[in-house]
Amino acid sequence: MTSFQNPFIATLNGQSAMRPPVWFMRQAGRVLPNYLKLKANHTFAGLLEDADLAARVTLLPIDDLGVDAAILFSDILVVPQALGMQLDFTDHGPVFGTPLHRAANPLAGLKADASKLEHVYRAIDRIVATRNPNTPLIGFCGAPLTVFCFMFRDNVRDITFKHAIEFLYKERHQAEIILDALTDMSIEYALNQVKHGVDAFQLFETYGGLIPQDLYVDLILPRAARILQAVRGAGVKTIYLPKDLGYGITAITPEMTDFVSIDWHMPLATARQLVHPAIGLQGNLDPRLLYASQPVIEKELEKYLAFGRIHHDWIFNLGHGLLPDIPFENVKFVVDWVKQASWNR
Ligand SMILES: O=C(O)CCc1c2[nH]c(c1CC(=O)O)Cc1[nH]c(c(CC(=O)O)c1CCC(=O)O)Cc1[nH]c(c(CC(=O)O)c1CCC(=O)O)Cc1[nH]c(c(CCC(=O)O)c1CC(=O)O)C2
Repeated sequence: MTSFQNPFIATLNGQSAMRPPVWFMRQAGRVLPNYLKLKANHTFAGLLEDADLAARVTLLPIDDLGVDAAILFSDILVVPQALGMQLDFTDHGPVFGTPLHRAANPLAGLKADASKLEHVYRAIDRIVATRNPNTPLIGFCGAPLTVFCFMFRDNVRDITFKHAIEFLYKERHQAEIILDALTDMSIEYALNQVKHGVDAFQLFETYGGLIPQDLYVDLILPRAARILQAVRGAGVKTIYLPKDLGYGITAITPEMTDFVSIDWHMPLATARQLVHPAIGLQGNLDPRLLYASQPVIEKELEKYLAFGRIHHDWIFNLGHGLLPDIPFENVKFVVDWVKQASWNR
């Protein structure tokens, strides 16, 4: 494994760095002028499937923003593709050919084909071969509830995921079989990412707030933990993003993950009181603050100084991903601020 002189890796490993590390979800796509130029000539699927291009896009934020880590340029929906579902990334969002509630037999339609993920591994090989050696690479996949929800979606504007949640309540046994298939494929996928050289791994449960917390904790958390534990067992640190899980974050144990990523609803200091002390935190700036002027942004950033001075097991990030129309200059401003602020450690 590569040895890094990097605050992201130091912090993940429980060593004190002089400042918090900084990276952003959705840092490669969406706001970078150099990405938008590439996007003018390529489709999203075209970028993902070409290992050279995927590697270039993954590494763009290192040069253009100066962040401390790169995250693989891919998507959480490649796992349903590897379970045999046909998927198009359209201009309006990802669309499945036959969402599961419309399949005559949802279970029979799922046939694992792990070769559909080979392009991701080729991209990782290319990133590892071309990066500056001090650039850690974060691998990722979607967590079981979020990916399950997308597999049932037939309208890109439906953020209630009606069909998936209905199926979960009406067909609990079948839903569990699908969740298990997803979990197994995610473990295989995550372990292959590790084999090809990712240095950290984030599990995205973007829609963790769609169901009651106790149902999440009973039905989903053990499956998310299986994925995270497989990665940790292979020697790679994990970050778990259980977005909108609220007080449910108290159910996460140090056996499940190394870090938890906090959304913007709860102050970071409150999250610190709720999450087990042996688990590090990531987050939690509201991405929409980045629409404001830089003096307004700076005032909010200053509120993190007291927290960051004391808590060295904290990765600076947003509460969720960058949005497409956030000004690039403001994103760069945040990175520069985190790197130059007086953390007094
Ligand atoms: O249709 C939808 O409801 C949702 C979102 C959507 C997904 N893939 C998608 C889209 C369309 C879009 O982003 O415009 C399709 C998708 N995935 C991605 C992009 C690139 C971009 O945002 O400009 C795009 C847009 C493609 C295009 O240009 O048309 C890339 C992607 N997805 C993801 C990641 C990992 C990360 O976030 O850092 C990354 C790579 C990192 C990066 O761009 O810097 C993960 C992902 N994809 C997805 C989700 C679920 C939830 C969500 O974003 O609301 C999540 C998890 C999450 O971000 O919390 C699903």
